[in-house]
Amino acid sequence: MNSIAVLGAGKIGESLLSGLLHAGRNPADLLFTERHPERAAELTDKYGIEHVEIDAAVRRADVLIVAVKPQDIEPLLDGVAPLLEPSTLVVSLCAGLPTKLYERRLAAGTPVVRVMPNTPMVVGEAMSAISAGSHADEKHLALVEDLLSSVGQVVRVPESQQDAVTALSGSGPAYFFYLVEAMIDAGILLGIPRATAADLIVQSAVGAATMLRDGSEGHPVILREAVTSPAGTTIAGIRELEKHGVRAALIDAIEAARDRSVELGSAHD
Ligand SMILES: NC(=O)C1=CN([C@@H]2O[C@H](COP(=O)(O)OP(=O)(O)OC[C@H]3O[C@@H](n4cnc5c(N)ncnc54)[C@H](O)[C@@H]3O)[C@@H](O)[C@H]2O)C=CC1
Ligand SMILES: O=C(O)[C@@H]1CCC=N1
Repeated sequence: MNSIAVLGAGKIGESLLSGLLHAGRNPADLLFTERHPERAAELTDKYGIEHVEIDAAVRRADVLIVAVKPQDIEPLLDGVAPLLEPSTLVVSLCAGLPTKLYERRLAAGTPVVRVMPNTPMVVGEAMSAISAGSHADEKHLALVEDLLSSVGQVVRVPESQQDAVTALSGSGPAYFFYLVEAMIDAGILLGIPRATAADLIVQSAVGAATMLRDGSEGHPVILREAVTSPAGTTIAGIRELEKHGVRAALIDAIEAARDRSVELGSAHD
């Protein structure tokens, strides 16, 4: 079993550690680094995973998973680069950062896999997209797939698509949460108590998502048409969505997120 160190235990780092434990991985095979000591103590108490300094993580782990903000990558690589053996696999979860950034900074030949996960990892429902850097081969991709499939679904994509993937599935959960928030507010406007409105909308979201994924007819247009009766309630609502340009707003939002991912990567050129 590979020993894995998560570098930076914030929201995504913790989601991954908790997902791996939930999937049955031995806490003794996991390590993490975290620059805030109170946060490190909290996670060790909660999960029984050892907190280490960066040099111990690099020395002891076969797989290093980078989960710091893209803006914090340079000081992290300053700590990793002098100690890293080129046999160690480096897995980056960072939005925007290309594998070539790591390859430039780390020992020649270091395998790097770029991943875009998302927060549903915490309930075993992540969508992760993975891409190989120039020294990562099939065995490295298979190892990362095995690791991430314990916390959700995994697809392989060319690295050239990772900024778009980041905008779609990396940020995607936030857009669904935003829609749910707005729909609950609509319930409040219509006089439904907040808790009841939340139950109605959240279960509708779960049901709709399950139909999209598991139903015999998963195409969104067909599913939406089945809800939309002639001269009924749904079409009255859809007309308002079209009038307010909600479809165009979503397309623009996702394009802006893609552009920001590109910008985060090019800050390190
Ligand atoms: N939050 C999300 O939904 C997603 C985030 N990501 C990516 O995951 C990465 C982490 O994001 P979050 O977990 O949201 O951020 P976060 O801010 O919650 O976590 C980052 C953690 O790294 C720690 N840290 C920073 N520099 C460090 C260093 N040199 N050594 C040790 N610890 C250090 C921070 O103290 C913090 O706890 C980002 O690169 C982001 O692009 C990817 C997909 C989804
Ligand atoms: O907002 C962000 O930058 C990160 C990357 C994808 C989701 N959250």
